[in-house]
Amino acid sequence: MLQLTGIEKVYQTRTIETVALNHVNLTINQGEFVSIMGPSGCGKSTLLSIMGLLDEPTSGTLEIDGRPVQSYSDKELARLRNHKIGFVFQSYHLINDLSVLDNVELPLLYRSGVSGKERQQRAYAALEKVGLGARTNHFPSQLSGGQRQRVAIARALAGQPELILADEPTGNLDSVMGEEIMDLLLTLNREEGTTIVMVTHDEQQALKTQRLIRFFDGSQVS
Ligand SMILES: Nc1ncnc2c1ncn2[C@@H]1O[C@H](COP(=O)(O)OP(=O)(O)OP(=O)(O)O)[C@@H](O)[C@H]1O
Repeated sequence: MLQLTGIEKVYQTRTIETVALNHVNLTINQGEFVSIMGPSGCGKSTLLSIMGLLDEPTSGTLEIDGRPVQSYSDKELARLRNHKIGFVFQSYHLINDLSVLDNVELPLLYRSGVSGKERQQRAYAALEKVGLGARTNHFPSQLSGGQRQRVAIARALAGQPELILADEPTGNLDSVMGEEIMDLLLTLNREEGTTIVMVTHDEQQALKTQRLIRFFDGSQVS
């Protein structure tokens, strides 16, 4: 599904140059659940941003479904971002003024051809899937951290993505809630075949995934 070849990312500020990724070669296969671990600053988030088309590498090639990203038009890339990929972040990124249901519906507003009714149906279905069918009218501030992360996962699921990129999805949660979220991701991968790439600092969680990739100083070490 994703093939990274010789990916390099250099951040250049006025005074300092940081090599965040140093010639990374990596393949993510359809249906895999891969975790990425490594010390702070080793380039994990940068890698996820490049995989999710939120950032561009300084050099190297990213192929999605066998085609180099450069060969996609802007419209096709927007479609990939919006349809194929779902993001889950450590700090949930929910909108506090919107209900749980509205938060989950939000990304579908940017999709053409999805009616209001279908939007709502998909959002309800996604919230059912994460066990929050009874909380649709709550606001994020009325939920626990684990429940908020479930909403964020439902928001990603409503878009029916083939690939979920999760950046420390349990980083703000205690171990019990973290395990619940991990179980949810494992179930999604197993039952729906969703490909998942997850950055984590939790070795126990990483060991539950099919493949653990370790990074150090911008490079894959195992
Ligand atoms: N926008 C930016 N401008 C300059 N340097 C950056 C920028 N973003 C990241 N970096 C640098 O690139 C390196 C990799 O950062 P990145 O956030 O990918 O690491 P990480 O492994 O995800 O870290 P953490 O585990 O702390 O989240 C770090 O040295 C960081 O300071």
